[in-house]
Amino acid sequence: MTRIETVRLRAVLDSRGNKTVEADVLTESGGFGRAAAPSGASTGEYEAIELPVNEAIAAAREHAVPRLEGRVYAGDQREVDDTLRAADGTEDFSEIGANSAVAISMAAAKAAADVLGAPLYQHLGGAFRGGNFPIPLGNVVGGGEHAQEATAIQEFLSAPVGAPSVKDAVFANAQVHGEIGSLLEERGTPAAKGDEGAWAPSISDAEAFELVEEAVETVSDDVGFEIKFGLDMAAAETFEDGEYVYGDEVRSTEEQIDYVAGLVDEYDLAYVEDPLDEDAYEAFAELTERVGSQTLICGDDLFVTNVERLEAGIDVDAANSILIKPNQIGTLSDAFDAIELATRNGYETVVSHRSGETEDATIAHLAVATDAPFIKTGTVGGERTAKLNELIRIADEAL
Ligand SMILES: O=C(O)[C@@H](CO)OP(=O)(O)O
Ligand SMILES: [Mg+2]
Repeated sequence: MTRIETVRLRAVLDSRGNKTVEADVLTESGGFGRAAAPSGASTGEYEAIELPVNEAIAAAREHAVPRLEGRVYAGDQREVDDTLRAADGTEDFSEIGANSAVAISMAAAKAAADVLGAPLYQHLGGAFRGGNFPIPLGNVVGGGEHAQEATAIQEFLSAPVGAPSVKDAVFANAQVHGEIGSLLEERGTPAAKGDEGAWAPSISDAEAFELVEEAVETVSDDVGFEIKFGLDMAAAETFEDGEYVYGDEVRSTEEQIDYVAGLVDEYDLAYVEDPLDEDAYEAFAELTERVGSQTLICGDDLFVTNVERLEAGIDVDAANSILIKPNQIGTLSDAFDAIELATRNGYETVVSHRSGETEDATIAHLAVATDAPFIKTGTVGGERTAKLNELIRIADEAL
């Protein structure tokens, strides 16, 4: 029923104005799925390879499309993804590009859901998926690789941990974003927005902590539930010759661990992503040992949604959560494997967008399908609200 008839690939724009791969998958029974690859700026060294878009499309047309059309069933996601891997023939999708692979993988899932007449989250999660909805972590102030002349820390994330519903959480994050805009205006601090729609003021990290703390407290008092905040420190981007360089601050590994542990205590942080370099398993483990009972220590560039890297982390208790980005590894099946391994080992999963995004809302469905406790997908901007509004719709429909 879901045999793939046609796979079409094209270049479309992402939110940074760069070209990205979009895939359409049509089945013989008339099912249709469309998906587009996102793109990172602070990419991890161990991520699957994103090829230049025209190259990725040409290579996928040559190697992958003929193996899929008329031969593979969109409803058999493993078969679709195994076929993509076989067509590519490398570990890191450097032949057809992880951008082509992930777009086809996600489009096939949507085409299968279409044939079944089920929403994507239900097709992916099945009848026995949990009934929970993820708490959205919303980027409200940021810099690093996502904005120039802004904070050294890449993302300050609003975390509405006490929200009674997805909708309340999504609206609270937008309110925190708005509150920060007002506070910046009062201070006379001009602020552009970074790639993910977060404010990108030219202030120090210390000032940003005060600003975000004030905003989450104000909004929390207003909405009547607890809102904490967290960070993506994207430390691999700042790690040079064994030291962490954040603006004027330079720290050794031990100093960075002390600094982060101090921030967790001082601001009661709900979440800290990539506080250390992408190869620093032992240092991660030391930090997790110190503050892992108070907060989530999450590996993004550390794990790159890769089961082997996650296994290495589990072995040394490097963290207690993992970021899940399907394009980091190339297929939905690989992302599911990472989620399953993480969950079995008590790691919290955080399904995530990339800084370069499209209107594609697959990650909202993936988070619900896998019962992920968190989703990181920005706060404002059309490519971010595409996911947030989809979450609201899913919650509406599923209840
Ligand atoms: O580091 C991150 O977690 C992501 C998304 O916020 O950024 P990028 O897509 O640039 O890697
Ligand atoms: Mg990150």
